[in-house]
Amino acid sequence: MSKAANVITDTYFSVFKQAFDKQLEPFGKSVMDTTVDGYNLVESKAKVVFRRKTDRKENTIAGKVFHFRMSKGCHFNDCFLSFGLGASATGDNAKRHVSELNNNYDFIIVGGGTSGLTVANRVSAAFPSKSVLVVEFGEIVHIEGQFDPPSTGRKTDSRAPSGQLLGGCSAVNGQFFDRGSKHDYDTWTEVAGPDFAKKSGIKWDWKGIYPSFKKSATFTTLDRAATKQYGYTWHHSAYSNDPKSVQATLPPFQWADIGVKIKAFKEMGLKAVKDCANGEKNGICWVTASQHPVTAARSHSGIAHYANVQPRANYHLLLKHQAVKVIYPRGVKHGPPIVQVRNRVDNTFANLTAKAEVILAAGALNTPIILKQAVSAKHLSSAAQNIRRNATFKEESIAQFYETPAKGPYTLAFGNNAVYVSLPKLASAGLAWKDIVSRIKKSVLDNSFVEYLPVDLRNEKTIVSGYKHQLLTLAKGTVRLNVSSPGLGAEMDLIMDYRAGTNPVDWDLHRAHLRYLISDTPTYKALGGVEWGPGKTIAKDDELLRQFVINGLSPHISFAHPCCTAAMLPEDRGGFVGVDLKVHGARSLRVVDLSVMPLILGSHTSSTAYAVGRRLRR
Ligand SMILES: Cc1cc2nc3c(=O)[nH]c(=O)nc-3n(C[C@H](O)[C@H](O)[C@H](O)COP(=O)(O)OP(=O)(O)OC[C@H]3O[C@@H](n4cnc5c(N)ncnc54)[C@H](O)[C@@H]3O)c2cc1C
Repeated sequence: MSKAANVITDTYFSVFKQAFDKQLEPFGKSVMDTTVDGYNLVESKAKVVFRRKTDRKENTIAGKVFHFRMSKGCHFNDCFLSFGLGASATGDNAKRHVSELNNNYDFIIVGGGTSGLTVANRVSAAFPSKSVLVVEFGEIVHIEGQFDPPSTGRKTDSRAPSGQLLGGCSAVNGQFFDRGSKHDYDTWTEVAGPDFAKKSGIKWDWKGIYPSFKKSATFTTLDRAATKQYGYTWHHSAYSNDPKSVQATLPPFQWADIGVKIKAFKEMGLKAVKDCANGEKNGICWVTASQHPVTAARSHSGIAHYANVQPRANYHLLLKHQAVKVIYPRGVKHGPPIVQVRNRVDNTFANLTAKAEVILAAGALNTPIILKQAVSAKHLSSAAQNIRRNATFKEESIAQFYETPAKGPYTLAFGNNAVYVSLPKLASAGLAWKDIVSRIKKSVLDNSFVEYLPVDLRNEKTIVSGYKHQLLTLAKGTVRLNVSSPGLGAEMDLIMDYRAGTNPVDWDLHRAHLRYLISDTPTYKALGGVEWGPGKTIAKDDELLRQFVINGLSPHISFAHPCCTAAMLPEDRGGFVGVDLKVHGARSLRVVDLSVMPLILGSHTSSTAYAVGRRLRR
């Protein structure tokens, strides 16, 4: 077979065939070489007909429905994903109607996303005699994520974008796979107070959570030329070595200006850090992407924690069903609760029974909705242009992506370089950071911080107490429930108020950050760099710069990383779950997703969602 963009390569064909054969085994079928449906790909004795992107037909093998997505050429992981998931979906383990389920399950997990599938994989592997059901709102599909070819950048203008499909947000996100710094996780423990974790011995500080990070992703880098060319560095010890796990890698491609940027940041006094994945991330880092090291295809929870581990007899999946609420018919002390689900196709409702436990993993915006009926949840709170412009370049880039191994700009996902700058470092740009810290402290001492909360929450003791303890690090928003809505989990159930900029310190920090970034460096000067904004007059004037920042930011649109809506904090600090992730006061109900973070991180969040998923203890 040729290496043209439309064609799967010889190397992969054999791997691909093995994977297909494995999936076809239960049906007594096997895959053979030939041409199918206009693409020079594969055919099978069982007549596997791949679907073109424009031709969304369902295909059947031995009477079972298979779902395929075949964009130009067969991208190995994409085919594998579609096929693997499709085959599993039609086997015994993925269901689309409650009539296909067991009478009950030991564990019911609500939400087949980043954390939820991690938990399902772990629990079903650790306890083969216990049954696990995942209830997922969406389908098994491949939706083009933000940086999947042939997409060219951000696509969503939703106020709260999220992935509602198997794999959750990990199946659509920007693949920027960084972790927080050790300080981020250490503050989780600090904000909860010294007594919170005492009895359980479960530690959520960096030392406690780091082993879960290590085990949750496998790092591979193949392209030695790129390593040399860009000076990639990493710590292998920060990752595991499990080919079925979530894959992290560094791409073979960087835009030409990367070296210039790094040089300029060094001139600004920042140091290169070998790998920011081990908690030390003060400086310039190469950040991995959550993608396959050879094909550069997205690696996500739906692949690592579902497709790669199926078939597994005790691990079932109910698709296209929305968990509406959890019900305690005899009160919250008598669990596990019943899970009420709605079939999204025929709009019928059913109750599902768990024998051991219900685990909510519907994400930081949806978990609170489900919790609403179970516990008193009144105040769940939270805090290449070129590709686009040049059609030829875009086409070439897509063709490169489908080479084996994958090459070119599309392997870069969201980019792989970041600088993490500490607040004291920002002081070098003229910000009196100590003033900021003392202003926050003062607002706590004189109680004026209460004004930054919504009016009706200012007398809620637990919320005020929680906010007080969080404030030394951050400002936070709220997610509340519209009690007059029907409670079907539609977006109208949520009243989101990001509270961004409510605390004036927010603007000061943004301003300092901007001032820091517009520092003149010899490297940029030598290149004759032209400043686009804000302009010298504005940059020099504190108040003008503050206005520039305010006008330029969108405090009403999240950056797609919501968290902290059912925080792991004591009840008297507005918390919802303990260090064992059990909901305070409710029996056999846990939350295992990013809702439980007590404080937002200085990083993207998917790696933490995987780590949280691995932290479940009996
Ligand atoms: C557009 C976008 C870009 C992002 N970019 C990055 C990035 O580059 N790097 C990074 O690290 N992070 C990124 N993130 C954030 C990161 O992916 C998420 O924070 C993380 O994956 C969330 O994990 P989770 O398990 O908490 O929730 P999710 O992964 O969202 O899982 C929740 C699951 O529950 C399902 N569900 C919801 N409600 C119900 C219900 N009622 N019943 C049944 N099922 C339900 C959903 O369909 C979903 O599958 C991005 C997110 C988005 C949306």
